[in-house]
Amino acid sequence: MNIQSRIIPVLSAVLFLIILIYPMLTDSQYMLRVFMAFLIYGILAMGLNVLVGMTGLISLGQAGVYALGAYTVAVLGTSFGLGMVPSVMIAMALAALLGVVLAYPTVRVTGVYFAVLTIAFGLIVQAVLVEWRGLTGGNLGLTGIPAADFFGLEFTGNGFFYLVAGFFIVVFLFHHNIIKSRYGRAMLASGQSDVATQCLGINTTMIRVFAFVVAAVLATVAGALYAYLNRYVSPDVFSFSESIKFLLMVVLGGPGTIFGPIVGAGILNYITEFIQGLDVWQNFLYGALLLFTMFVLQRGIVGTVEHYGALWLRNGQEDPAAASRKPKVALDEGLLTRTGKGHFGESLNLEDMTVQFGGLKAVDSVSETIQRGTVHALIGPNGAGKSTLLNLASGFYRSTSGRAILFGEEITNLKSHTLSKRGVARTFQNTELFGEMTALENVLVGLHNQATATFLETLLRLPRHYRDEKRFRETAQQLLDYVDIGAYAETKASNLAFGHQRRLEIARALATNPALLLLDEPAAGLTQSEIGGLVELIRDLNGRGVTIILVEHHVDLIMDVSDKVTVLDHGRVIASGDVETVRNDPAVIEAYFGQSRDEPDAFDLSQGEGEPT
Ligand SMILES: Nc1ncnc2c1ncn2[C@@H]1O[C@H](COP(=O)(O)OP(=O)(O)OP(=O)(O)O)[C@@H](O)[C@H]1O
Repeated sequence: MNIQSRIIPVLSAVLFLIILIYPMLTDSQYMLRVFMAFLIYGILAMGLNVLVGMTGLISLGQAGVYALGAYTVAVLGTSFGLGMVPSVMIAMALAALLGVVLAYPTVRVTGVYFAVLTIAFGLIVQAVLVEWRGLTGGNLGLTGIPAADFFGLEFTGNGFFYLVAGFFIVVFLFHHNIIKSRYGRAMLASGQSDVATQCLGINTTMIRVFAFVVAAVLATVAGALYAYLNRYVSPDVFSFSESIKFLLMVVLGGPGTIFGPIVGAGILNYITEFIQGLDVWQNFLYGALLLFTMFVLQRGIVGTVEHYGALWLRNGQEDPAAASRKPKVALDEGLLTRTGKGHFGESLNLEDMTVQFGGLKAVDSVSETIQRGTVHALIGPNGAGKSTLLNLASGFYRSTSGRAILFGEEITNLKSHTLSKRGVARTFQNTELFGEMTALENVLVGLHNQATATFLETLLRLPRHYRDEKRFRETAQQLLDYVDIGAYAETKASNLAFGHQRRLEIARALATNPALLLLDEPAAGLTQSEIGGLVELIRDLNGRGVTIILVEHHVDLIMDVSDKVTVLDHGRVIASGDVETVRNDPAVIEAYFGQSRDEPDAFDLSQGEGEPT
């Protein structure tokens, strides 16, 4: 148990205690209302944190969803006499539906485009609130919203306070249990490298839709509680600047942290109360705070405290470099169970595959068979189509024509997250690590699909969730030990040395229990001794039966480990066979030296070594 997981329960208990005794601490109805507003904002901010803090998608239209909750219960209460339970349930269902309909096409566009789309949504909602007078009361809004009730039993005074507090505590636990779970890790990973997350068998579109829906549903709950608190709703409360305020709660408090959105909601709630009536200055303050956070406090308040706290705690601990000189740990036999050990036959079969980009055939009618349990090198001059073939085999590119068969089953044009489940794993030419996550967490993301606990079991923290997590951590540590970077388990991936980053990518790929491992230039950027270590690692993996496709320029490495070499040139296979056959093949010599013997990045077959580019 690390220090963070010890502090969180203590702070949570203190927070719950403060909330529960708050009505006893003040006589002022006004202060009680302000505190309830804080709890309501907290609910919304925790939802937004799942979207913004975890997946990195910036929403600037959350006031629109907040309005949906408020107006749904207002309309259902005033026009149809519906009580709180059905009204809130209808509002949540509407938000979930809207979330899915809106999110599915939009979450594929990330970054600024997504933010612009959410701004548009918020503006449209506000326009509808003003213009659809018959339903919403237009600029005047809706008054006379009935009190919150539980099937006729009304919540007034402290009763309503404890209703809001109850919602807050349930949402807090939900928020915590999502963030501190494999789903939270998957969200965090998808925000840092979409392609790598997909390669680990995670459908990033679904993960983002899920985060969007969580944010929408919780904003709706907050909106509904706001309507019951105020008993009156009007469009000016759901303006664009309100959306900025909500976003600010998350980024100022600490995106992706447990307490960040609550701290942010508290600060913004009390500041807003403090400077009420100073309309222009309110927006000025939001803008200034946003700039301050972006430039000075990028991790937000809680994130910054956590960061420096972790640095301080790490001071004086064992030097990872010294620790890494511990003897290498053998990999548990039970970990790589889908390999070809003891099996023979074909692993991957490409039949007449072509990939065309406009007029360019990057892969041109390639037919090749990768035998089980072998290391199959793919070489060729720059631009020959090696990476394209790898992207094809791992589901990132679609073929223009041809078929791909994996272990006897057709996999043509399956997406990468599906291919991962079928046993295909890969590393990247330019490493695609989750830089802000630790080495251990990177590998844990790779274990995502090996969980036995269902979503509900994870949410309710049933025993199976804990068993999974314990097993995951042991396996992840073992994989890190296996690739010799076990001492760096708690180091942020972006802080690892380059050679260690390459090894971490391999450990993460192994976490998916692959049968076929695609290594895209694993030796690029490594020193000679690191390449020696890589040769050992590839041999060991191969000895365990993992089939490996290796795209490489380093001849030494290829010669040392390959059973078969396929040479590509201009997208076509020009030679295929064992190393000796290929190196003496006239077409290969022509491809490498025919164009220009001085080509600096030519694959130097005659020297038996050389590192291009
Ligand atoms: N997404 C793409 N869109 C358009 N053209 C592409 C795309 N991906 C690759 N290509 C082109 O396809 C050809 C093959 O590229 P590819 O990256 O597969 O070569 P490579 O053999 O891996 O080269 P290198 O050794 O330099 O990585 C190149 O001409 C490249 O410009």
